[in-house]
Amino acid sequence: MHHVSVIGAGTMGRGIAFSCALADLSVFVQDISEESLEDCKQYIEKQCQRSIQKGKITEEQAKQLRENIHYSLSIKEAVANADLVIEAVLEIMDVKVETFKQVDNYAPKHAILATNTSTMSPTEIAAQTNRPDQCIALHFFNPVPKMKLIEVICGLETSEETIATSFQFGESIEKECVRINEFPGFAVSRMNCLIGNEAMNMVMEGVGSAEDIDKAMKLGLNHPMGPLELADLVGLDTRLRNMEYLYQTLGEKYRPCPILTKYVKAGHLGKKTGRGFYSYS
Ligand SMILES: NC(=O)c1ccc[n+]([C@@H]2O[C@H](COP(=O)([O-])OP(=O)(O)OC[C@H]3O[C@@H](n4cnc5c(N)ncnc54)[C@H](O)[C@@H]3O)[C@@H](O)[C@H]2O)c1
Repeated sequence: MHHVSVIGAGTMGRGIAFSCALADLSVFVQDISEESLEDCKQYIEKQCQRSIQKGKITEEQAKQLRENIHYSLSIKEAVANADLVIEAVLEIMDVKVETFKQVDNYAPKHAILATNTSTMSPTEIAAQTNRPDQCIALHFFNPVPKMKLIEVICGLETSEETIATSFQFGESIEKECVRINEFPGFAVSRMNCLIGNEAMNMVMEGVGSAEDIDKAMKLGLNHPMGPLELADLVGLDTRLRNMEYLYQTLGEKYRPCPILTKYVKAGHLGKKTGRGFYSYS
């Protein structure tokens, strides 16, 4: 595997692009927004500088890493030589399906098509393509360069060859893979969204402040991050979409906390907008 295309240059897409380029894969990043592509370039530069400062890579490697990444507004151009396409657009089924249809049209016949969805059905997305056996979900975690796991989620028609190649890809970029059979929310989001939503309900009920609830989970259960700071990092809009999908598919216990809905309506989307459960300056 040499050529990876990443569709969507947001929080996840840019992290995936960095991790692939670091492993010396050739990466094409595509987005419909010029601003997102520009932000992505700046993110890659920042990650390069940080990695050099920490002694993780040399100046020479950073130069190569930058050269490994290409940017485009055209999906046709971005996937033309892909061995693997990773979709990281918004968590909206119609947007994902439309993206997959286009990618299926333009990517080489052998290419694997993966979605980075946190919750949704890879089978439903794959059914809209002419290669459902080559479709899979590769669920990365935020921030991608730091987080070791990829959940490899097999849809109904995903072939063993596609799964094996996905595991090899994961290893090649120094991630650990787990094999999960498709069910809404997979393993991690299904549990994590519930914990986050309960923490939000506790804030709403006045059980404790965001700071104290997060501290309790970190020191009491050894979680590396509190559920509310994690929700801010994920993006509250993204988290709300995850909750809405899980509520539709798994029922009442996933009903989104009203505070989450209120914050999203107010444009308080967490770290990316400077305000969520915490303020960031
Ligand atoms: N944020 C997280 O912590 C996290 C973790 C794991 C998985 N995910 C999943 O990854 C996916 C992306 O989430 P994100 O947080 O990076 O979102 P984001 O909002 O940060 O970025 C989405 C990007 O997709 C672009 N986009 C929208 N429509 C597009 C299209 N048709 N073609 C190309 N680009 C398009 C947007 O311009 C934006 O740059 C979602 O499915 C989400 O559930 C998110």
